[in-house]
Amino acid sequence: MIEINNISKAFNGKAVLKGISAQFQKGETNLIIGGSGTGKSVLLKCMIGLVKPDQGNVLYNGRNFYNCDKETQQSIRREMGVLFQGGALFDSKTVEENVRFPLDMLTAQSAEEKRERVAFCLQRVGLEAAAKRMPSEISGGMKKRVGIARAIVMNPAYLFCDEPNSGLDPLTSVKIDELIKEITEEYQITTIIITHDMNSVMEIGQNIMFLYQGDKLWEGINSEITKTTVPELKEFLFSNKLLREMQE
Ligand SMILES: Nc1ncnc2c1ncn2[C@@H]1O[C@H](COP(=O)(O)OP(=O)(O)OP(=O)(O)O)[C@@H](O)[C@H]1O
Repeated sequence: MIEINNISKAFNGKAVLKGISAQFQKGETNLIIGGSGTGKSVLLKCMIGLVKPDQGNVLYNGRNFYNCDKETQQSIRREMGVLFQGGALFDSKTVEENVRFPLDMLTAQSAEEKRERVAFCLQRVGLEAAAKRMPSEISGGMKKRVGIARAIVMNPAYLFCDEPNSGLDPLTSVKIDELIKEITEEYQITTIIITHDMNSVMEIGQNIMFLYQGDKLWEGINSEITKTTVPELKEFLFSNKLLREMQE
């Protein structure tokens, strides 16, 4: 479980996050939604240690990320898998080298152990046949799958995905969502996903947090979201034509 308590962050005197608290359970796909510039990415960065919050704390299974010894912080970091927006693959490495990268950097595993783990993860995302290909030779959806394989190669307890569907067609988006949800349930990962994608909200939103100008205005599950009475959330949701028609 990840717990965030009263997270605040300002840049140049402008408050971007205003005391956000929440809990994210393991085995669930937790979504952070909201319009552009509402603080979603900054919140994610505060959670993974890329931006230090001005206030508040982040607990990983009870361990306080910003107030613990170096070894504990290091071991929490090793339990995180991150799927960056755009995939962030190394263009000069093959698919399997990309997936192996965290094992090369962070473990003392033998070549054989790494080979087996990489093969397992590539097989899990359905890419075993693409192991020797270069990122430039595969599609956008396949690149996301490589990113997912790399994010899970260290067997993470926590998985962070920043807009995993960006740039994908609707069908591929659905497949990527399903894959993330399956992996989350199968390995009991605490998964946090930033998304703009209404289909993701409706299909995999087991716990959804809506941010608006740095405040959390709503949280709940997908089956409840369209019944919201929060005006800012209604406006956000029903700017989507399909959802508007569903409500009418
Ligand atoms: N390092 C930084 N320095 C100054 N301002 C920043 C920094 N990082 C983010 N901001 C500002 O914080 C605000 C929230 O940004 P954030 O990237 O979290 O938005 P977002 O909700 O993820 O938006 P989007 O959906 O467009 O990615 C924005 O106004 C942004 O300009």
